[in-house]
Amino acid sequence: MNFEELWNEVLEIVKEDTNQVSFNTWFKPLKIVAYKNNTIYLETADDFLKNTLKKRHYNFLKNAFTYVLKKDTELVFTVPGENIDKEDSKRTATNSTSEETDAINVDRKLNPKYRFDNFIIGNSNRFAHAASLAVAEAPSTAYNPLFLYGGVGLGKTHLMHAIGHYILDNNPDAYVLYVTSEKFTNDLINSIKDGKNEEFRNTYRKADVLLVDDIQFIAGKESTQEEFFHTFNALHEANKQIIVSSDNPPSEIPTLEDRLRSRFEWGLIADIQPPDYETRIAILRKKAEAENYNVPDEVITYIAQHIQSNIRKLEGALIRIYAYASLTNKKEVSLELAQEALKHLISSNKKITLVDIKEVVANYYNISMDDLVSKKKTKNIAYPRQIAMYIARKLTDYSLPKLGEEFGGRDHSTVLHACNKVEEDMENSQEIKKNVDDLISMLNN
Ligand SMILES: Nc1ncnc2c1ncn2[C@@H]1O[C@H](COP(=O)(O)OP(=O)(O)OP(=O)(O)O)[C@@H](O)[C@H]1O
Repeated sequence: MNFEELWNEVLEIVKEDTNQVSFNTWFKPLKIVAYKNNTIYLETADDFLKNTLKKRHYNFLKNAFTYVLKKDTELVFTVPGENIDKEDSKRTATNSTSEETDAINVDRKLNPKYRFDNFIIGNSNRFAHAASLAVAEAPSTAYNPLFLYGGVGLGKTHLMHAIGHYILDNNPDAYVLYVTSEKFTNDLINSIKDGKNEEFRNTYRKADVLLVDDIQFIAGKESTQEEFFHTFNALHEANKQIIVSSDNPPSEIPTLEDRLRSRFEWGLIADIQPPDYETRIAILRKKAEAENYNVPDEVITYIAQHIQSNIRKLEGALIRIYAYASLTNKKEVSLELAQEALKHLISSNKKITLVDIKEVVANYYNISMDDLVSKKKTKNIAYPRQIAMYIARKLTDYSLPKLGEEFGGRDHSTVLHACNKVEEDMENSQEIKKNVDDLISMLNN
């Protein structure tokens, strides 16, 4: 979905809840100019419109975006010519002292919402939290590297950013560099392409604290591992702190080079497990408080009972309920409303396996299970495969790489592409939406 399509979808929702005059005055002339770090930048003509939108329509528009994008989305209103980085630039972004650093255009921003003080501690993450705090209090002294691992959406990124904030709060001059391993890889590729290898090295090797998220994605990529290995050595020798996260411990990341594996094992390895019931309740309450939602206990309990192994989904459920209430003009959030808003997310307690999904999808499209997980690219096989990947992403907690592996040894980006495509198709075609809904309800019954 491009910006224009996204905006048109949001406008459709806005239209239903506004009169013609305000629609034409406030909303119709807006334009999406950027979308990054979960924030939509909407350009308006002048400061007056910008301030009024901010004061009077922020929540309404935010809810509409959140509903369409199916995730919590922030909004920033801008006027033409405004530097959109200004609003959300943090110290991390202004820390750069070298021009070379900027040439690589590293996204060093930390999410302001991910801090220690809003991280809920439970048995599942107590150790990882304590290890992270120890590193934040005494970088390069406590444990180096710190290796955090755990399943999808369990708080690894949150802890990494919390470490970054904590270090910066104590030492605003520290050069804290947070990147995903994909960003690291892309920077490396671009630097090779543009002959800027030296700049790449300057950028990464000048960090006082380097945080690399989802390191598992560099496994199997030879030159990236090579470069990361040298970056790691340079930083470690200079007594700089390195923190990495992954979905698995170093010993279980397939195709990770041994020399990297052993380096990751030099420091401290801390895992995060899925939260228990009490922790899920506490996280939901904290999130509700942060968003100013007044959530009845029975709704909190309902979500915590049904969504168990992914905190992102837990939070997403709460947000979805409120977006749904706002869009349907309901003032009170009741259990019935929550059930209605989450019916596609929670249909039953049944644990759905990948084999179930493959079987149901293959039967539905009248193809064999072997074909479904094969490398064949003909449309009658490739499309059901994309649908199966989408459903598996929705209904199970498998990571993207694991799903790629399960569907014919594909890359995680292929799975992500499939999920986005099916989601888009469902929005544009009633028929596809019905097919997918049918499949999901077959799996739930
Ligand atoms: N203990 C916690 N307390 C409060 N919020 C949490 C906690 N753990 C996770 N979250 C929230 O859950 C969401 C997902 O967490 P995060 O992005 O850190 O997960 P992740 O483990 O990095 O996932 P992925 O493997 O997909 O990268 C975030 O909004 C985060 O703030």
